[in-house]
Amino acid sequence: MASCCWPSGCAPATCAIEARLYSAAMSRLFRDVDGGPRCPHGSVVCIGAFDGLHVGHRALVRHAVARARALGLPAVALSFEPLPREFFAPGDPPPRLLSPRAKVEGLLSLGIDQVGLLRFNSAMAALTPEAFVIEVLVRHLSVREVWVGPDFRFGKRRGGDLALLQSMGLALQAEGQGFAAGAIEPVLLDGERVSSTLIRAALQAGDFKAAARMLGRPYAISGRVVPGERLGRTLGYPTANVRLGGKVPPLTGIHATRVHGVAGQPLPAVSSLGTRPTVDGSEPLLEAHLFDFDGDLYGRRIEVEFVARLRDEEKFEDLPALVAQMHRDAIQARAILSQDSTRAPA
Ligand SMILES: Cc1cc2nc3c(=O)[nH]c(=O)nc-3n(C[C@H](O)[C@H](O)[C@H](O)COP(=O)(O)O)c2cc1C
Ligand SMILES: Nc1ncnc2c1ncn2[C@@H]1O[C@H](COP(=O)(O)OP(=O)(O)O)[C@@H](O)[C@H]1O
Repeated sequence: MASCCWPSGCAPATCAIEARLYSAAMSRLFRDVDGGPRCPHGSVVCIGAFDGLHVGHRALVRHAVARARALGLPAVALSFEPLPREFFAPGDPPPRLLSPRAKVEGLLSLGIDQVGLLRFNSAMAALTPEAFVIEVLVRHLSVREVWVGPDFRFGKRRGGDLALLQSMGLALQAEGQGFAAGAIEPVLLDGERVSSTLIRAALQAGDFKAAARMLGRPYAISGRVVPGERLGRTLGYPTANVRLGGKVPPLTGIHATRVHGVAGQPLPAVSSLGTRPTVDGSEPLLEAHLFDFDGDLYGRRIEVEFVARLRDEEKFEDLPALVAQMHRDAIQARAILSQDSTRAPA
């Protein structure tokens, strides 16, 4: 139910992220709070970085969606792009689990009606918690309920918390702008609180089963296939290349993978995620060589699901040494994938 929200808030191609997201998210994405109220008749809002959209994030989002349905109001998810941690450490950005596009698509698939991917810039960083509540939650979204995760902090120097949301919601009742605020319980797995940090550690360790349990789905990277050096085909290993859009991946190395989006069923592949030191590469790139496949993938959106880690990326002395190792990787990946046919439910 997105009916009460202004559909004109997101024009295509006003920035790179909108342009990429527009076809998927249409008018259900907004990047700032200019231009009048988006939800003049009220909304239920959840807020978070949502990197990974793991089972804890999903519990929060599903709760907000259920509350919105019960109240007959649109469900709005608020997040930031870049993430605050990326804004504050531009030279050393933390690894990302999800691209902005995957985050928006994931939120919409959970039933969210409107996604606010607010630009985190110096103005946003300087906004006091009180101003954030008034400008974003009250004026723009006419919030009736706001839901956050455990230990949620927001606003300048992370000065705002659940208690502040609750007291402001109460104080604003006199002006007819009151709202309720609550936090969900932390989601635990094996007694540990699920977090993006734990998931990154599992991925770096090659523990894809643990990562999938925490994510609620297998770890995957999706993107459009772009042309590369056209060297792969001459080596006998053509690879579908996916760029990471400047985001730092949470893992590198050579992996057994399954590629979705090419055929009706996922196709087995061996994939490399790294900078390709042997051919003097520098930009991190995901490359998937699909087994027993011959076709043109340029321009296609694929999703590469990680199944097992094979090894670190290496700098080889020459191309024959690299190809010999790719051959061993391919044999190992085929063997692993032929034994592992599971894909956890999304
Ligand atoms: C299974 C596999 C393993 C790879 N391992 C390495 C590696 O250890 N070091 C490296 O520099 N590049 C590695 N690569 C990347 C290759 O250098 C790259 O695929 C090749 O240069 C072709 O690039 P192109 O797709 O731009 O034509 C690997 C690629 C694959 C598919
Ligand atoms: N088995 C395969 N796995 C991956 N890509 C393949 C395969 N067969 C053909 N292709 C096509 O070849 C392209 C990769 O060839 P490659 O020589 O590595 O060029 P590039 O450097 O442009 O990636 C892919 O983008 C896809 O269109």
